Amino acid sequence: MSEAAIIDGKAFAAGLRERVAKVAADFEAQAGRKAGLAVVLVGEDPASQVYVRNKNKQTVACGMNSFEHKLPAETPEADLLALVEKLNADPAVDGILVQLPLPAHMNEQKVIATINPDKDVDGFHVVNVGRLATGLPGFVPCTPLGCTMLLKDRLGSLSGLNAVVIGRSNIVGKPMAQLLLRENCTVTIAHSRTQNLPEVVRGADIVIAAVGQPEMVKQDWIKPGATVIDVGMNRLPPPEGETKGKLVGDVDFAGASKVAGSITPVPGGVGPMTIAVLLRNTIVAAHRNAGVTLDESAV
Ligand SMILES: Nc1nc2c(c(=O)[nH]1)N[C@@H](CN(C=O)c1ccc(C(=O)N[C@@H](CCC(=O)O)C(=O)O)cc1)CN2
Repeated sequence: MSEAAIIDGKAFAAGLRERVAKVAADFEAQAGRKAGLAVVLVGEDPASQVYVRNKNKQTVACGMNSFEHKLPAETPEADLLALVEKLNADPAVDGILVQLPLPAHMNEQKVIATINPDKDVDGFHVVNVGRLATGLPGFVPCTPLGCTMLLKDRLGSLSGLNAVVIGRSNIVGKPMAQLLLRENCTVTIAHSRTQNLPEVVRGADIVIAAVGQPEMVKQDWIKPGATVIDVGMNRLPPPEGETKGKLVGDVDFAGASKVAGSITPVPGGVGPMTIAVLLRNTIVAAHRNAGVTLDESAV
């Protein structure tokens, strides 16, 4: 049996950023200003600090303005809400992203609900959730939209394929299922109470693993030739004498690669798509906010 083809998310993301940069330059010429993304970080979570730094660097590299707001972990929720309101009213800001997770004393839903849905480039606001569910134009969460782009690039049409999404989070599992439905897949959402999960997954032409359990999906769960998208990012405990553990996904990559037709690695698969799609959503938001025409399907 031949090994699965590797879906190179890092390379695809680089191509998407190039397309965004071209569209951002055209936008600046037409609108007479740069598109702008505001990113808010509350606290000092080390992983979040890295993601926010990368968002800032990649936004600027694409020719857009990046407005970074860093607040101490103990900031009162009301202050964060006031900042979001200020960004809602700022015409230089096309997209607003509040980095998650927030400190425990803050209500994430309340914060997201304060963002203007037309600047909600994360696609987390209930208005955008509703738009996705009803087929209206809005913003779609970056990670699942990135997975869909990788799938369509690999498979072309997804119509009629059986897709199993393992995980039902608001950020990945549920929007992922909606996007696959939009592509005319037959979609199953599996979760911790699903019975006979291996058997359910064995029926899938497309497997999306977004469950947060290191290497849970095993070789014998995969239908031969299936396309496997691993959204998991789990840091294993460091080996003795070392400080950093290995980063693994939710799929046993070595095993699944022996059976799957194609598979995303971790790192270098879905992860890099998250920020590239954020930049894509931001340039789309800028066009909509400024009333400048854009063929959104081309970016
Ligand atoms: N407001 C948001 N918060 C969070 C989101 C989000 O989409 N919006 N997603 C994640 C974190 N995230 C971006 O914010 C993110 C995660 C992972 C990657 C990535 O490129 N991962 C690399 C590996 C990185 C490593 O070595 O640690 C990969 O998979 O190759 C980018 C962005 C939670 N919060």
